Amino acid sequence: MPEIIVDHLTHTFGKGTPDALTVLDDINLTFESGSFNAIVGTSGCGKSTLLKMMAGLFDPSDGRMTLDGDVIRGTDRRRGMVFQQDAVFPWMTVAKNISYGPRLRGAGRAEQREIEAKWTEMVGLKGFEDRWPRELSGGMRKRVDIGRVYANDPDVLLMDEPFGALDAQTKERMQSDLLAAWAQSRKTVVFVTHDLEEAIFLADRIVVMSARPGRIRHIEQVSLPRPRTDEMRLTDEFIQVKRRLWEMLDH
Ligand SMILES: Nc1ncnc2c1ncn2[C@@H]1O[C@H](COP(=O)(O)OP(=O)(O)OP(=O)(O)O)[C@@H](O)[C@H]1O
Repeated sequence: MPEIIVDHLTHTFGKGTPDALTVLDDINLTFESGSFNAIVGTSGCGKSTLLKMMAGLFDPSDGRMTLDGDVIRGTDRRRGMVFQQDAVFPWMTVAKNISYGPRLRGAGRAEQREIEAKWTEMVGLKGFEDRWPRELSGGMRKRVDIGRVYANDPDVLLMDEPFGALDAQTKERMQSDLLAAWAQSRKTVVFVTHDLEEAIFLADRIVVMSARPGRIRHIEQVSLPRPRTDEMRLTDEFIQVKRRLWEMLDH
């Protein structure tokens, strides 16, 4: 099963140079298969760096990460990443954006159609299959991004503040829709955000990082039942968790 283990990971940008900057220091974590994990921490504590290394965009200077026991090295379709900025191709329709990965892998037309139909529906874009990205709102483009990553059927979904640029209402809707899609697929998710409410609403487990160099300060188990509903955001339990986490962050 797709379990990620981060084992004594330390990362120094420019290691061995006068400008060396250690951003992550001895990180040890296990992300269990099928779990929804969030990473929070103040700006610059190394959240994105950790996630990018999980994606295989670059290697840690010390320590290692494994997915099901295999050392993570380089990008791989088992690990899909969604960034804050849109990564949609403006010259492809919604459907073609979504089936881009399978098409690259040589999927036949029938399989592409099936994947397009499934994922446009799952991400709430049914009826928009033939639209161009320029005709979509920011939230809809984000849905295309997520659909495209899901269409590759990764084991692990790595999300770096994917909803950071959206307005509050759209963000809440996107969070609920993401949970609905996740409930069906149960992929292992690692979701980076600086928004505590977002982390609590989405995750089973929240990793709180301290800054400079980034270390694990605390791991919070979120016991809110699933499916999560918007009303839960107003419960005492939710607010207590938010206060506890807020007090832990470096302000
Ligand atoms: N390629 C790089 N070369 C040198 N330093 C880098 C590089 N990428 C990031 N850094 C530095 O590493 C530190 C951590 O950056 P990172 O983007 O991982 O933080 P973050 O916690 O995701 O922050 P934010 O919430 O603001 O996105 C910062 O001080 C940043 O300037």
